[in-house]
Amino acid sequence: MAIKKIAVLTSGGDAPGMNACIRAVCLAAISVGADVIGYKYGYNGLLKQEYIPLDQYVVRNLLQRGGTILHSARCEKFKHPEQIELAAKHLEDINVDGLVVIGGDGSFRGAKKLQAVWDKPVIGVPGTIDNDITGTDYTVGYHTAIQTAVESLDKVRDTAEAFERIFVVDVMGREAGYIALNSAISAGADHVLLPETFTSAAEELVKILDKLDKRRKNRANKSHIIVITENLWPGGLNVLADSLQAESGVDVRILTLGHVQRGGSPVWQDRLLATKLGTYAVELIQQNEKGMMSAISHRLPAAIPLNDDTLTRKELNTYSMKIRDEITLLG
Ligand SMILES: Nc1ncnc2c1ncn2[C@@H]1O[C@H](COP(=O)(O)OP(=O)(O)O)[C@@H](O)[C@H]1O
Ligand SMILES: O=P(O)(O)OC[C@H]1O[C@](O)(COP(=O)(O)O)[C@@H](O)[C@@H]1O
Repeated sequence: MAIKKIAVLTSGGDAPGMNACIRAVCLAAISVGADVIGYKYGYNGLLKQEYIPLDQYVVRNLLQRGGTILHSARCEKFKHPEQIELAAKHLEDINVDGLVVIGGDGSFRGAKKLQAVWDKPVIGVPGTIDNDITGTDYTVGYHTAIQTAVESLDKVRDTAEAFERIFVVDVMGREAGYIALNSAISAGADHVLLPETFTSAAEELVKILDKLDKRRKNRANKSHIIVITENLWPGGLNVLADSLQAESGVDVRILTLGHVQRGGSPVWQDRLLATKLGTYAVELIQQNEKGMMSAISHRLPAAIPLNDDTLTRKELNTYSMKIRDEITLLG
């Protein structure tokens, strides 16, 4: 299909590599003779018809830049059907032939609804540090977030060992344990608490103390690093730290990594992924594919329908789970 104009936006939690993806969409569109515009502030820009033209000069040097030049935002209004109709009208008014939505599962829910009322392609590109989208091996931003978490855990290890302290390190992920699980394995943490397997504070505390006890008996250094997904411990991490300190008699410190995990220059894996998925999104628009995610599956680009299967949270990698249990016991 001959396409003349493509629009792109970034929505939901920003992720390193979103800029690289905007660049890829722009350059791929230009290469097939299309103009490109970028809506600002996620779906807000679409509702307010607020956009900027994109060309090869605007996207120059974006590959390595963190954040998103289009800004990201949440947009509650977009959940209302009449606002989604308005968005479709705005796209029609300026003759857009296809829209690329770079975002997470929430943004994809919006994209799916927009597709239902607009007859040109809406394509999602998975951009979230959480890596929680079914149908794609990875999401743009995830590798960089893991890298940041791992570097921080390595540093925490140094000070934890110096004082032989327990550290509880809180990482992002909303309700998904990908960042926690794989950063914990990659940094050789001693324990990891995940939303997918969490039972109750009482049971988890017993498991932590049990492992801590074994570790402190068997290891030369008595430090202990616990990685936990944000918002998981009932009552907050101070509650966990107080219980741990009271039960073990060991000094406990808490570190919340927070939004640093969303920033920084994307690592090469995210740059490459963003470039592939952005380019493939434009191909899908050319093929008049509608309501699809431009995904990566077994290292190849794949068109995955934005349906109820895709919009459920991706299960954790079973092999990572297996080695978490085996390796963190050995340590
Ligand atoms: N059910 C929905 N219907 C329409 N739009 C939605 C829906 N869920 C989310 N969105 C849109 O996507 C935006 C981003 O969603 P959110 O869940 O916050 O982030 P993410 O896309 O990173 O998961 C929301 O602010 C809203 O504009
Ligand atoms: O920046 P906010 O609004 O505090 O959101 C924090 C959330 O965004 C994330 O960083 C990314 O999540 P999404 O990509 O689903 O928006 C989560 O890990 C975290 O829970």
